[in-house]
Amino acid sequence: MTPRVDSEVGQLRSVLLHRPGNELKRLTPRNNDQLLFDSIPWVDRAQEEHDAFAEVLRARGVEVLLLVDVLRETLADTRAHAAGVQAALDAKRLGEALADALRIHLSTVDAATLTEALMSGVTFEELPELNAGASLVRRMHHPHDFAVDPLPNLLFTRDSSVWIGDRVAISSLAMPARRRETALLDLIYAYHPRFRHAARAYGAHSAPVEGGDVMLLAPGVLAVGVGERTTPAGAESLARSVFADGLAHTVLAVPIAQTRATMHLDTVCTMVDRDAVVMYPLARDSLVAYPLRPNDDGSLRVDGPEPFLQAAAEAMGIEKLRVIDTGLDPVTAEREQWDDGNNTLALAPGVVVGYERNLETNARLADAGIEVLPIAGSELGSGRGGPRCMSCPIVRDPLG
Ligand SMILES: NC(=[NH2+])NCCC[C@H](N)C(=O)O
Repeated sequence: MTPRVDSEVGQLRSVLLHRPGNELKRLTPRNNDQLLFDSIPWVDRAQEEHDAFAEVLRARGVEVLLLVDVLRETLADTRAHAAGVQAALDAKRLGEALADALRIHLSTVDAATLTEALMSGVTFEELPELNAGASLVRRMHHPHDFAVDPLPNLLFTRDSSVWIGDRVAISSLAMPARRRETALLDLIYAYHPRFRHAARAYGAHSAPVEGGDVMLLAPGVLAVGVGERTTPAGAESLARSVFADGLAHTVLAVPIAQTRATMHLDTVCTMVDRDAVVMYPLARDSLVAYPLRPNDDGSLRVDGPEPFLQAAAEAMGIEKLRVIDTGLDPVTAEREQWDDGNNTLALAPGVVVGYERNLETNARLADAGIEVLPIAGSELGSGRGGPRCMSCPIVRDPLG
């Protein structure tokens, strides 16, 4: 199956997920805010919930790739292994001597051990006896401080890379807690046998764009949320890149409130059918879009702002984008938005996975003829992400 995704809702064939692992065990009440979790997840239960999520996808014929396997297979390549070691080291934190010693040590470990170190991090206490001589850094750090940071947000594979047509864009993630994810995805797409021939769109070293903000409304039409994570410069360079590669004719830049509850566009709106979105009611009338299109001479044309729904329908060439809003009562709507009610993953047109707890949202989707496959997410959701955030589609059938 050659990677290719040109819509949000075409039959899903292959997807990259991350089964949460020991990196979640690093979360404490002292570091959870900085690591972008709202509480301390019960890890075993989160894994059970995630296994059930993966099973729902497999039962619908979707191939599920797990990040831990893909990364381990990647690191079996010696060049990838060396680059992986490099990606673990922060010489500014460790000092040259300790960084060098850790480099020498990690160079000798096998791919599975390096995978674990890269995902779960390493505390000073866990550092093996390294031949670094006397280390002030080691003496002065608390044993529980991280020598290599853990990456609990790997769970949200949506954000770190995104397929647009037959190209992959590796995100440049905005928050310090997630920056190192970029390096891991970069390695996977450079060295994994399945992906190393994939063409790239946009660059990991450009201005921030996160996958949760990127929505393939229809072939050739992208919406890009601009807010807490994706910057105006990020949206602009993504647009230039997809125009240059002929992957899109219109990019809608959509400002979203810069708050925790709406960190990505997909927290307020996801597609559930080829012409329908589920949307937070407050966003329905307030979202606007700046349509970007290429001029004949290759320069960028910026229009708007216009109401989002109108701009989207026009770019998609349909009369109207149907909106299923998540409940009329503002308190319920706000609660279910927070619990990722708007963050559904489409497996096919009109078939979506959603968190079971969002009863009203799911009932409204069902009323509108959408099949909702409910999953438990009490623990998974503690990082503020739903089924769309937790999945990076790699192959979808074209919309016939
Ligand atoms: N596509 C999404 N909405 N992703 C949610 C990411 C949540 C994650 N804790 C973060 O703050 O980065």
